[in-house]
Amino acid sequence: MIHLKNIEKVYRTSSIETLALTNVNLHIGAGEFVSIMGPSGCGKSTLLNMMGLLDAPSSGQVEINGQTVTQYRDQELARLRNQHIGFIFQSFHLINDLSVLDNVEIPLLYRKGDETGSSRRQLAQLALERVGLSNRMKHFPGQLSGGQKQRVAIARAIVGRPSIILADEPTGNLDSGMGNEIMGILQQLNADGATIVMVTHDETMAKKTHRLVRLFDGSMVGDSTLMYNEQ
Ligand SMILES: Nc1ncnc2c1ncn2[C@@H]1O[C@H](COP(=O)(O)OP(=O)(O)OP(=O)(O)O)[C@@H](O)[C@H]1O
Repeated sequence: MIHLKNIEKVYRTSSIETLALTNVNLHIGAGEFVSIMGPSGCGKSTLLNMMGLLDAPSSGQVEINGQTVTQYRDQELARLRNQHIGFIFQSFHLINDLSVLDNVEIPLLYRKGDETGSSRRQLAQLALERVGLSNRMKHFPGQLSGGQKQRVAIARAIVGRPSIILADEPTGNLDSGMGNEIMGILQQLNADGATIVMVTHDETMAKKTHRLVRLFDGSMVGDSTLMYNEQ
């Protein structure tokens, strides 16, 4: 499903070179729920960005659903991203001037012509129902709690039915109650078949996933199956 082979990522500016990832080999199979942990600056977001085709490695190969994307042009990457991947971020990244329903519809607007306005609306409504927010469709992001905003962001991530969900500290801005609610939704999406990779600083949240990958200074230093994950 997601296959990273010998990934190295170097960020170069005129004066400094930062080795953000080195010798990363990681295979994530369909239906897994994986968390990525490690100290600040160790390369977690960089790794997630490689999986999400948002950034290219300096060397090595990225394979998504059997397609090696290393040579793909931006347009092909965007198409693949739109079809296969949903993103969730720590700070939600909602558009404040758009209603909840309009925010959730956004990824469908980038799909060429296969959905009408009313079917887009219907899919967005269904996605909001899945995250328990059908009673807030006409609200604007500013009228929602942090947990509700993150639920809207999850609805937006799943509206196009991607097989992969990438979440960068999805509970980082939430108190533990709301964080647990969000984890419950992610666990349900995983039980329904989505492959999920989540960056987190929170061991309690990581323990709710099936596998924990640890990074340190750009290298993978741990990869363990969590047998007794809490539901
Ligand atoms: N665009 C960039 N240009 C230069 N260096 C960068 C860039 N993005 C990230 N880095 C560097 O790469 C390293 C890894 O960054 P990354 O954001 O992946 O870490 P992280 O583990 O996600 O950190 P945090 O937990 O603080 O979010 C850091 O040393 C960072 O300074």
